[in-house]
Amino acid sequence: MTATKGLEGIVATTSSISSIVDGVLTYRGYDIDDLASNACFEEVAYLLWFGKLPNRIELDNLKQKLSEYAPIPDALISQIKLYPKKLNTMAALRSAISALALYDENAEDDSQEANEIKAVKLQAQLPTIVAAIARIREGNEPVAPKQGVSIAENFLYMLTGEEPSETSVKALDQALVLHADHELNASTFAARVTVATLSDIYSGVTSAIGALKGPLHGGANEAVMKMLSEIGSVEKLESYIQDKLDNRQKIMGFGHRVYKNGDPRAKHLQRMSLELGEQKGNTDLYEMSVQIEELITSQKGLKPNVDFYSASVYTQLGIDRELFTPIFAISRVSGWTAHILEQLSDNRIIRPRAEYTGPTNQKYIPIERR
Ligand SMILES: CC(=O)SCCNC(=O)CCNC(=O)[C@H](O)C(C)(C)COP(=O)(O)OP(=O)(O)OC[C@H]1O[C@@H](n2cnc3c(N)ncnc32)[C@H](O)[C@@H]1OP(=O)(O)O
Ligand SMILES: O=C([O-])CC(=O)C(=O)O
Repeated sequence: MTATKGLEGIVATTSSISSIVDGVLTYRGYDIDDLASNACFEEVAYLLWFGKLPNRIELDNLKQKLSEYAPIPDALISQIKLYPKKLNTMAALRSAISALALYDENAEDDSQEANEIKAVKLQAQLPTIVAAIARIREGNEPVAPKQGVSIAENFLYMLTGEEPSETSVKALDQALVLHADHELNASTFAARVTVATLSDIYSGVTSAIGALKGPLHGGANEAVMKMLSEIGSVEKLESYIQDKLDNRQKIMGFGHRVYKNGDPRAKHLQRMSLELGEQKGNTDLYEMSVQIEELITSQKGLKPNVDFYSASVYTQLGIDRELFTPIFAISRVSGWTAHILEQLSDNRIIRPRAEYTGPTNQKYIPIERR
């Protein structure tokens, strides 16, 4: 038995949800470029869950359900109020989603029908929970979700209590489309491993949130913004990056296990970053990001991944850095739950082997002789 570090190149399951072939990302066979230009996030969620684009009635029904399910239990809001004010928002989200299961009387119903409803509920409630965590940690009361608006609009509204601009809603909606699913990434794998034991969907999503939190995965978008803030201005950029490279430190938002010639989502986020900067009359963050990209690409041959330009996009939408990875989760919960449903539709426990590298032929020594 020989281990492959990080399971690189190992094909661990079949899936008909999303694919990456020759650098092209598709959801259910639709190119991400096509979806990013034309589809709204709710259509994409439907596509991931049910395998086809919804017609008008199906989309309206889904939107209605998402609105209906968006409020969260008062008891959960009371719990979130007990969290320390200084918290990691992904840790808070992980705890809150785990707790959400306690208030769902169907949490342990493992029928496909119940799980499909729970997928839609999780999609509806996760943004409400993130917005509640964000407001409560700042000492504010949560804002109740609005009925009849998109997830992107509702989330921005719940963060501030004010109507977001059309431009902001469109930008966030596109970002949600771009982040919705990504084949067998680490958090999706974690979700599938968890439910493959026939544990429940909330446990699967809780595992996934834990995996997404790490800076080598979804947490990289926050790390990118931290880096941009530390750099501060274009003049300091080159020495900052050079110093990191000389010390063999990773530059967050670059590199990818699967894409070696660039992440197809990054160009959309780059364009959005420029457009939002131009609209605000300040393209500093965009210019800094482009210069970092030039340096890293020329010196290391690494290209930006989805997390790189999303940092400047979210900042220009007025969103705090600590909410970047939770926003990733708001989108990716669609993919996680689609994968959970797929895993359970033809389940086998996921249990690989380990190549043993420890000592052998040891003999027990009584404790007084050690
Ligand atoms: C949504 C997402 O999850 S997208 C990924 C988000 N994560 C990041 O942006 C974090 C930064 N990037 C990375 O850490 C990696 O590129 C990963 C985690 C994305 C992929 O990891 P792996 O496929 O295991 O690649 P690995 O880390 O082995 O990198 C291969 C080589 O490129 C280097 N490298 C990879 N990424 C970077 C980076 N961002 N900065 C500097 N060097 C890098 C590694 O040091 C390694 O060099 P070596 O062979 O000289 O040791
Ligand atoms: O696929 C991966 O390894 C990480 C990634 O880009 C994602 O989850 O969107």
